[in-house]
Amino acid sequence: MTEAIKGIEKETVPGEGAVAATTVAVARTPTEPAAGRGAALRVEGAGISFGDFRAVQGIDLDIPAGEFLCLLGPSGCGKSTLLSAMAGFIQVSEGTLTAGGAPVRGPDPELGMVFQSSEVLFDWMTVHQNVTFGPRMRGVSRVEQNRVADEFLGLVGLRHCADRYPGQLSGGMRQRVQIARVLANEPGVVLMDEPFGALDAQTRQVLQQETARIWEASGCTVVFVTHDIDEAILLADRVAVMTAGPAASIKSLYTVDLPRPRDESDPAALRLRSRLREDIGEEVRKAMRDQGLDDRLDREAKGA
Ligand SMILES: Nc1ncnc2c1ncn2[C@@H]1O[C@H](COP(=O)(O)OP(=O)(O)OP(=O)(O)O)[C@@H](O)[C@H]1O
Repeated sequence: MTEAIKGIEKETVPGEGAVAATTVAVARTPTEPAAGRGAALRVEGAGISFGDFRAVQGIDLDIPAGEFLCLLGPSGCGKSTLLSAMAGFIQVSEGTLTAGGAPVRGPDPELGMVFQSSEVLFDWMTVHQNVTFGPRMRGVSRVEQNRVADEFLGLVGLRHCADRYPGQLSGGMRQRVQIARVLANEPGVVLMDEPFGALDAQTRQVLQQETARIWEASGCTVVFVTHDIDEAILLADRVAVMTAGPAASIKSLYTVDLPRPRDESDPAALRLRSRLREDIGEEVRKAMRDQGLDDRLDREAKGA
C-alpha cells in the first residue's frame, strides 16, 4: 500500500509488526555505486539475543550494493547490536544475515567497522602504519602499501600527517585516520557506529561532508548508526527507524530522494525531519512508558 504525502511517499506493509516504508525522491540510484565496490547486505527474519534477553527480532533489511543506509532509533533499542552482527562481531540467534550473498560468520576485512571512539587506533604506530596495517597483515608489497596509504590518506585529507602518531592529532583527524584505515582494506561494506558522536559540532559537520564525498568516491555500501536526524537526512539514501526495545524491529523505512550535496532547508528535507521526529518520538515515549519514566517525569514536573 502506498500513501503519497507531497514529496514523501509512505508505504505500509501490512501484517504482524507492520513495517512502514516512506519515500522522498533520490539523486543517485543507490544500486549504482560509483566505483562498483559495494556489497549488498541482506538481513532476513533476524533476531539477536543475549542469554534470555531478546535485543532485536524479526529484522528484515535488504540493502543494495552501494547504498548509504542510516539506522535511527531510541537509545538502547539495538542499533549497535544489529551493526555488530553485520560486522560479524556477534551472531544472529535466528534468521539470516548475508553480505555479498555469503553468510556473515565472523569479522572479515570485507566488513569494515568505524567506531565512535578513535581509541581503536594503534597509538604506537604512525598514521601511515595504522592505515597500512590491514594490507601489511595480508602481506602486500611495500610499494602497494605506500600506494594504499597515499590513496586513502589523500581521500581523508591527511597525507601531510602520515608520519605523525595518533596522540599528535585532533579528535576529528583521528576519526579520519580510522576511516582511512578501514577503507584501506577496500571493504565492500563500511559499518559506522555513531562515528562523529564524540566530536564538536563544526568538526562533525566537516566530517559529514567528507563522509558523503568519500562514500561517493569509494562506492562501498554504508550502514551508519546515528541519533542525529539531521545527520541521517544529510547522508542517507534510506533511513531505517527502529522500534523501542526489547525485541526491537524495523518500524519504518524512508527513502531520501534529495539532490546531493543536501540542503537542510529544502522543504522536502524539513518535511522528512518532522516525520522522523514524530516517528522516533513515538518510540521514545513508548520506551519511557515501559520503563515507568513518563509517570515519574510527570510527577516531578508537578512537584509531587
Ligand atoms: N553484550 C550484551 N549483553 C547483554 N545485553 C546487551 C549486550 N549488548 C547490548 N545489550 C542490550 O541490548 C540492548 C540494545 O543495546 P544497543 O547497544 O544495541 O542499543 P543502541 O540502540 O545502540 O543504544 P544507544 O543508542 O544508546 O547506543 C540494550 O538493552 C542493551 O543493554
